[in-house]
Parts: sequence; C-alpha cells; structure tokens
Amino acid sequence: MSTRTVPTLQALRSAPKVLLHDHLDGGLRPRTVVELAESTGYRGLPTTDVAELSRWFQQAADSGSLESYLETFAHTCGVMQTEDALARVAAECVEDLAADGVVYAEVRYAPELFVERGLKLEAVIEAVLSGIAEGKRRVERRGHRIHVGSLLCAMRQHARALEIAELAVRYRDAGVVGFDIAGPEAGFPPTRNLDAFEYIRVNNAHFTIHAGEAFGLASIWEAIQHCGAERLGHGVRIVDDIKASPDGATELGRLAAYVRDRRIPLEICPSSNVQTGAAASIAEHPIGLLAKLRFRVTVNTDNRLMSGCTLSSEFAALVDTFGYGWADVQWFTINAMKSAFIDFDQRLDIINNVIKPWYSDLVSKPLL
Ligand SMILES: O=c1[nH]cnc2c1ncn2[C@H]1C[C@H](O)[C@@H](CO)O1
Ligand SMILES: [Zn+2]
Repeated sequence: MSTRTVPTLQALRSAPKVLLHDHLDGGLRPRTVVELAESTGYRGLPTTDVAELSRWFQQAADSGSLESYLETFAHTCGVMQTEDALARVAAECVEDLAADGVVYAEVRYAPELFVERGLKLEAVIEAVLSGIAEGKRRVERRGHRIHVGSLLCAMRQHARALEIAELAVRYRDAGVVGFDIAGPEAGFPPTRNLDAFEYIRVNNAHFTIHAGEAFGLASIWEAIQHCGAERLGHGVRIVDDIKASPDGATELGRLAAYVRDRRIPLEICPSSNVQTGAAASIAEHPIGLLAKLRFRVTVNTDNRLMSGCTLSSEFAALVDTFGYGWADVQWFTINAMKSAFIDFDQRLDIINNVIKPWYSDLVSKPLL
C-alpha cells in the first residue's frame, strides 16, 4: 500500500489497533445472547431470532439518552449470571477483538452486576480472567497475538465502589489493570466515590472515570481535580470549555487547557455518543476539533453490540467524515497505547515493535 492509500474498512481491519474502552457486557455476539438465554433459563429477551435481536439492541440503544441506552444491558447481564457464561463471553470477546486487528485491549465490566444467582464477586472476576486466557489461547492457535487486560467498574448508582476498588487491587497481578465508574452520570457525581479513588491511588493502581458524556464540565472537573482520574471515559463535553469562532480561531478555557496540557487521555466512543445524544452526529462529533487541537484523543467502541460496530468500523466512519489518513490512524493508536494501564516498557514494546513497523510504510511524514 502506498502512503496515499485511503484507509478502507478492510485495510483498517488488518491495521494493529488499541482499544481502551470496551464493555464486556456490551460486546456479546447476538447469537451468544440467544444461546446463553436458552442454556441459563433467562426468559426476558425481546426476541430469540438472532438477526432481530441484533437489530433490537441497536435500535433500543439508539435512544438519545444514556439512561435508556443503559436499559439494554438488563438482557446481556441477564444471560451472564453463571461462571461458564462469563467465561464464554470473555473468550469470544478476545477472539472478536483479535479478528478485528486489535493488538491491545482493556475490557471493562462491573462484577456487581453478575451476582443475581449467587456468584461471589471473586468468582465473577476469576471466570472472566479464565475466559480471557482461553480467548488468548485460541487467538494464538490461529497465529495471532493480543494483549488483553480488564478494568473493574463500580456502578455509580450502587454504593459498592470501595469494595470493587479493593478487588481491582487484589487482582492486579492476575490481569486486572485498573478501575472505573460507569452507569448514569446525571445525579451521580464522581465525588460520591472519593474513598474508592483514594484507595486506588494510595495503592499506586490506575483508574479512569466515565465523565463528560451525559453531563457537562462539572463532572469532568470533579473527575480530574477531586478524584484524580488518569483518563476520562468519553470526556467529550470538554468541548464546552473551548470557544471556537467561525473564522477557525479557538480559545481554551482553563479546564480544557489543563486536560490538554496534562495530556489526559480522552476515551472517545463516536457511535455510542451519537446513540446517547452526547453528539448529534459523527460529523458534528467534537472528536474532529479535539484531535485538531491535539488533545490526547483515543478512539473506542464502548459497546459493540449496542452500536453494531467494531474498532475498525469506528475508524472507517471517522476516515469518511473527517478525511483522516493513515498518519492520523497511527496517531490515535499510539495515543491509546501510551495511555494504557500497563507498564511503560510493555507499552513501548508494543509501540515500537508492533504498531510503528506496520504503519511505517503507510505514513510519510513524522508525527508530532
Ligand atoms: O457509555 C457508558 N456510560 C456509562 N455507563 C456505561 C456506558 N456503557 C456501558 N455502561 C455501563 C453498563 C454496563 O452494565 C456497565 C459495566 O460494563 O457500564
Ligand atoms: Zn463506557
């Protein structure tokens, strides 16, 4: 491929990519949802026809609000209440990401959502870890390699964040690389969970916070300045602190300048943001401006089932809309790898030995 090649969906699939924001319970194969409902006795699915169910998830999630978007997770969580189901979903997740060309992923989920049938939190975490290990073995048997860590989420509307943070630290050497809070944002400021974030920090562990998705700057400000978040899940509303005039001039407010100056990674999920109403369309998505202003932007899927997307298709949509080329795809990819919650030398190894060699023929000019 020459440097002038436009990144097509097919070429993007073979490009090494890095995914920091992907929910385990938002990425099931539709067929797996149907089969697990059958084998676990879950009766709540709106349909057991695989194609119809796939459409149902996307349409139901296409709701314009985070709250109704989140209602669709009742069904995925409903079928993930046994260790076997959790391990299967995790193994298939790893296979699907590897098949899409993802070389490094952090997959997140909230253990507290899988205890309806009596599983202990530890059993949930261990089942997911064993599924991830199985998925990696399958990928390796096909001659590929993928590095997958997990992030434990606490749900903002529950009051279990400290307990989940403790588990994230307890399982840090087994493949859990960090902590997050997820769920409805309005009415649940991140400062409700200060004890959990402090626990993570004093243990030199890592965390990100879903902030600036359904709620504005105040939530981003709290996440960074009160909680000490290392990354922002979404963070798109940081654009509200940037004045852009019609002549193209921009002026950053103090919070936006802080986020950019400190290189705080934004885990941007374009399709999900359009579905929840955080952005009106991909064309109007703040990612265009944020990338132009050289914020530490990363591209992510959020929930592949609900958005009917892959990381490659998210990139393809951005290429179509913003005219990005391979240099941009590499920039987003290296941004993500730099921001991963694994050791510096491991990040550098993937950047220098996996990402850069692949893109080097396609990218003509040096990156910033
Ligand atoms: O984009 C999101 N914002 C807030 N919460 C989310 C988002 N996507 C998924 N979740 C929730 C629903 C899942 O059950 C939970 C853990 O993966 O996280
Ligand atoms: Zn998310």
